This record gives sequence, C-alpha cells and structure tokens, in this order.
Amino acid sequence: MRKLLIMANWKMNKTAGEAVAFFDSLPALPAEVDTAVFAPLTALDALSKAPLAGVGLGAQNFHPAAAGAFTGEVSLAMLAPFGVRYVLTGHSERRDLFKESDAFVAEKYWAAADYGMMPVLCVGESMAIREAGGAEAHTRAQLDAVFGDMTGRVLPKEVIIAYEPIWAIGTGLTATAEDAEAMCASLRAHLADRLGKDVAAQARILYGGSVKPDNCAALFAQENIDGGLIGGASLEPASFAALVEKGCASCG
Ligand SMILES: O=C[C@H](O)COP(=O)(O)O
Repeated sequence: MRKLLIMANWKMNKTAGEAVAFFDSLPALPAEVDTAVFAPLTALDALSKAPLAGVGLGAQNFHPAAAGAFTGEVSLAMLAPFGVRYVLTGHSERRDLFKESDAFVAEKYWAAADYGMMPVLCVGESMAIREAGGAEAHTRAQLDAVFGDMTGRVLPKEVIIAYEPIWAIGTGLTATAEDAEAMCASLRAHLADRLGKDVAAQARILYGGSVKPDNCAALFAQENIDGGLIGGASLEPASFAALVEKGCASCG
C-alpha cells in the first residue's frame, strides 16, 4: 500500500516572509498523507527555521556539479543545510523554458540520488504529442533517459515520478482520471521493465496539471496515482490543506 504524497510546487511565487506566513496559516494536516513544499531558493533559509508541521522541504532547482563556474546556480551541498530532502528534476518548465535536455535531467537525477536527496522525476507530453498518439512512448523515453542504463547506479531511497501533461499545467485543463490513470499505469509498467517489479510496485507516481480541491479526489483514488504535484492550488494554505484532506478521504 503506497502512502499518498502531495507535493506543492510554488514555482516563482512567495518571498521568504510570504513562505513563512503560509505555514503560520496552514491548518493541521492528516498524518495519513505525506506532504512537501518545493519552495523558492530564497525562502529555504527562513523555512528551515520555521515550524513546518511535518511538511517536507524541497528545492525546485540545483546544478548537478559539486562546485564550479556556474554563475547563478546552487549545488546540492548548498541546499542540504536548510533541511532540503526533495529536489525537482525534469519539470517541463525547466525542460522547455531553460532548455534542460534529457541528458542534463539524468545528470541532475543521479547527482541528487548520489547525494542522498530524493529527486522527483517529472515527465509529460505536449498536446501535439498526445494528439499524434505518442504520449506513452514520449514519457517512457523520458524515463529511459534516466533509468535506461543502470550500470553503477544506486537508486534513491524512494523512486518518485510526477506525470504532468504539459497541456494541463496552469491551463485549467486536467487530464481525466481515466486518462491520467492509464498514463501512470503505463509508466509503472515501464518502471517494472527497467527497475524490476518490486521497485515499480513501491514507486510513487504523482499526477500534476491543474489539480484543484474540487477535482483531486477522483485522481487520487486511481490505483496507479499516488498523489499530486500541485502548482497554482498549492499557493494558499486553505487550498493546499483541502487537497490533502480530500486526498486523504479519497484513499479511504
Ligand atoms: O509542478 C506543478 C505543475 O506544473 C502543475 O501546476 P498547476 O497545478 O498550476 O497546473
């Protein structure tokens, strides 16, 4: 039985003060659900000193190198002192807007795993790819870019994948629960091929893309959807708490 995992991706929102204020207003969350927030880098210091009521701390971005001439970047060792446990890799906004290639995403994923952090690997197709019938092949190839050659690799403590169809991100369009379930089931089957049945059975696969308190229950009730990676609806404490409460209820 996989525990529900609800992760907030605040993207480029919230100053350090606003991030702390979010937690000041956050109602108590049910312990039956794992939660985390991917905060902006500039809020991590303040959050590391604030009571987060059991919500894990994540960073949205980092550079895979240990140190060096990478102006504007931060390393995993720079994030660790703030209690960062999770890092995002392969988010479509990093892939599309900042031209992160499959190879660079893989480099980031394994750097985080080697460092002992938990990378969340995001995959997802554009509308053009979906309409051409290539959604499964595209997202499976994105998994292969990371897990295709496991020579010398040691998996992170937990494999977490976020399936986020690009056309659903921030658009108000959500994949139907059935479509999202079919994609997540396909990804889990592919993980079984690449990493073995046990790893695939334990991996948590999240859905992301315009998840809101009023549409999350049907998504989180699906067999192969183990939670959500939430953007817009995670910005307000009441909305985030409602997602966690409804998700908890939908999983019995
Ligand atoms: O990382 C989160 C996703 O990009 C989803 O964002 P959204 O909930 O605003 O559509």
